[in-house]
Amino acid sequence: MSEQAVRDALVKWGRSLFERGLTAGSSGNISVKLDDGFLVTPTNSCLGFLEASRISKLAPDGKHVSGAAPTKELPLHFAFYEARPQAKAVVHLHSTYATLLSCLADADPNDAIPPITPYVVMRVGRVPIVPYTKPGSPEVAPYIRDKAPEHAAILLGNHGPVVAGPSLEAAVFAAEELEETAKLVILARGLNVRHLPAEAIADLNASFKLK
Ligand SMILES: O=C(O)[C@@H](O)C(=O)COP(=O)(O)O
Ligand SMILES: [Zn+2]
Repeated sequence: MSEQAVRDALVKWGRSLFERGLTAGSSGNISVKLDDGFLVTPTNSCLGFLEASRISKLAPDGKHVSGAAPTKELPLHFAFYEARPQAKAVVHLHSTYATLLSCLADADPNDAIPPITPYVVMRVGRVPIVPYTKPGSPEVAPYIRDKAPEHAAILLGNHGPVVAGPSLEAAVFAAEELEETAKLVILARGLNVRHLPAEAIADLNASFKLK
């Protein structure tokens, strides 16, 4: 994929996420790893109105090369790329239900999304919650480096979801599936929900494991 095609894809997916209410205002940020660096959404930009030519380009060491000033969440994105070499894109949103789950005092910090349907097992996997850190703070990095080798999706405590994928499209789809499942989990609170059996989960992981 050419750099221009990646820029166009960022504009397209940003608009799609925003128009469907998966992140609001200027919340959220997206990055994509290139052969010669990274493309990242500008800080304070609305994902619904990205401009391809203003998307920030960074060198492989994170130095700003061109475009508008990058998202303040570079420590978050780089911690994912560092700990998860197979990651080619990282998507952070403030989608409603996943963010609500990140704020619940009784959510399981090791496994916030129970395996209730096959698609969440296939696309998202187990989702830990890391402690709250100030948005943009490098203090988030050690928490992400600790979890990202084993987890493609993480909830930032009292903040929202962040998901890595082997492509921009895969990361977006996983972020969407995380949001849909978080919604089911919240709606099902107090109901007697059946989880998938361990054998079914093992079978799904063997058949469809995402990177
Ligand atoms: O919640 C925040 O402040 C950030 O994590 C965020 O979502 C938007 O920050 P920028 O990408 O720097 O606009
Ligand atoms: Zn945020």
